[in-house]
Amino acid sequence: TTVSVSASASHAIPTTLYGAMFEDISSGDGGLYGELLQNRAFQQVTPNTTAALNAWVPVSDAVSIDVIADPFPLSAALPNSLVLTIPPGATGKLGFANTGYWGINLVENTNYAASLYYRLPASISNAEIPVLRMELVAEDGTTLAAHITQLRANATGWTQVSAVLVPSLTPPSTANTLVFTIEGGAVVAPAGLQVHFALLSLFPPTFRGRANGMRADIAETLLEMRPAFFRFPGGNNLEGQTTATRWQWRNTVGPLTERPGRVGDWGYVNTDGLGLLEYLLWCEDLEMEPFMAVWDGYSLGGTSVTGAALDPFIAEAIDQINFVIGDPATSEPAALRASLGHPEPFPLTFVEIGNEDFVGQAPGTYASRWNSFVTNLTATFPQLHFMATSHTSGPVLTPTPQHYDNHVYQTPNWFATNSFMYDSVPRNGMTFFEGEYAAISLNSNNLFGTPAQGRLLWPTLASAVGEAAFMMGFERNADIVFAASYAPLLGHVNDSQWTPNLVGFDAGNVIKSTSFHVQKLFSTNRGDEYLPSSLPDSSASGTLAWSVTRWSDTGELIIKVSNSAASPADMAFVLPFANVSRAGTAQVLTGAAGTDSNTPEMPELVAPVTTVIPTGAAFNYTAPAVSVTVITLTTQ
Ligand SMILES: O=S(=O)(O)O[C@H]1C[C@H](O)[C@@H](O)[C@@H]1CO
Repeated sequence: TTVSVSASASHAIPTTLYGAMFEDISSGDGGLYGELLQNRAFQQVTPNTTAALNAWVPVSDAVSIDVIADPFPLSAALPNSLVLTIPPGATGKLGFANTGYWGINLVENTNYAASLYYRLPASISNAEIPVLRMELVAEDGTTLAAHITQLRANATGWTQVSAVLVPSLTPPSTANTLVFTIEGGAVVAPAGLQVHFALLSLFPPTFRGRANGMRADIAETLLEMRPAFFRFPGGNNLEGQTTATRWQWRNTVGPLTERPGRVGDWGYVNTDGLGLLEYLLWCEDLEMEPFMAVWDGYSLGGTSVTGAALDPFIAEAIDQINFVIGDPATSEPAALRASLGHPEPFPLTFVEIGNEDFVGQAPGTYASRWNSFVTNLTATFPQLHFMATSHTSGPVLTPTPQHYDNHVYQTPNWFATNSFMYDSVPRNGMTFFEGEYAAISLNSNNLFGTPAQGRLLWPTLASAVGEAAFMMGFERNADIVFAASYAPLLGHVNDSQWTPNLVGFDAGNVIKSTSFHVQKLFSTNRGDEYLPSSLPDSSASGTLAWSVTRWSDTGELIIKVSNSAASPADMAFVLPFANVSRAGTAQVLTGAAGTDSNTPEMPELVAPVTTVIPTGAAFNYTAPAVSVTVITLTTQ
């Protein structure tokens, strides 16, 4: 296959082309968000049930623990507490432990910030003041770190205890616990003792040391991709099953004692410790543009709010946007932002109206809801761009959307043979965000089924190669495709609501998938202008796709190639430049079989290999079977 490249660019490659889509889908709590204790504040649980004690276990047969609706709650937002009941005369270590999110990763000589609130139902005599011990304990019972606190005899009001725990050694597994105990025996009140506990937390060092921040290893992995934007808070998890359980920005900002948490859309409680300000600071740290969604009246249970009933939610969206970009002098949400330490507005251009309003009953009311939101939001924020989430094929929306967020989940082969999807889209001013795409199944007749029905647990090499071919289409059509992101971004290996995910993780490991490597290769070798070249075979039998871009300032050329065939592809490149470097760099992602995946057992089975290849004004390159290659060379 000969590829002749044009010397003049046809269009720019937008800086926003490659980014990340995020929602809490076993990805925020227990993942990107740094909190190590699961169910830390007993949010949104039914008191006096076993489920309310999720991730909490007693550490002595003598004691009992129970989650109650506290008569004197820590806060209105956090009404529940854990009551430790120690019977008279009990001896030994008496208390309870948290088992984390399928473990707690601990590293020696590292500072772990523990914190809790306690209160005594009644004062006790000074002779009986119990000692509270907090310990990091390994699977075999070894104490890795300990801190003791004298409880105050008259602490009938909520009292916070904070401590830094430093493990003396790195335990052999992540099956570690944080243990809270009170020494039994003489010091325990003769009549026994009850202690109430609330908002118990353990944080490792966070990414960039941010308070209430992100888990560093996951954050560093996402930084590697250099995503240009970050879409949040969803995805389905924006929507709620009902209006009442929608994502509400105000419940996700301010002190953790003021965040009630919510029953998320993926079957578990979101602490909302990862909230709007944390998302925005995260965008700031990774130099990503926020692509922020506002709730638009539709809930996944099928209800729509329309007409005048929508007004309070439009006001809520205006407040949410003002929290991001408003002037503290004139806007209460902006003043709240300033009071939380960020007086300057955050950059914001794109606001998404809802999520996937092409499912269920949403399309029937989206035209009206879109009109209500966009009419009002445009009046208040004329500089913002709004993205529609219904299908471009309908319903007809007014005002006409400037942007649509398209989603596609398909088979690896579908992606390998649909890289021309945007070539035939009319150029009428409308531009597109390919906000969710991924090869998720080998079964085109049941894409969203179970692994037994063809669903992929992990991205495969064939997934990544197919997705790369599809992404060539983004670059060739970057005059109308301004952003794209794989979805979902993250998934907990021990508890995922969705597979495959771009990055898998468990308590102690991060697994970079084959598709992650493609996202990283494209995002870190983007170029800023597209050079037309001979077109790949756009037919269903096409197995070779490529894209040529350039950095206009340096003249550096980037040639991306995807070969989904089971045999190598001989290529000849013809470049119309005088001083093409005689040697270029080739980063090649390939493997033994298209079915290869990176898994917890073999996290680096498939990884890019960088080599130097001969290049020049005309050079040959053989793309290995089932491979993605990024060639970079200079032209001046
Ligand atoms: O069940 S789906 O609608 O396919 O869920 C998908 C689409 C939705 O936007 C996102 O939250 C989710 C996984 O990325």
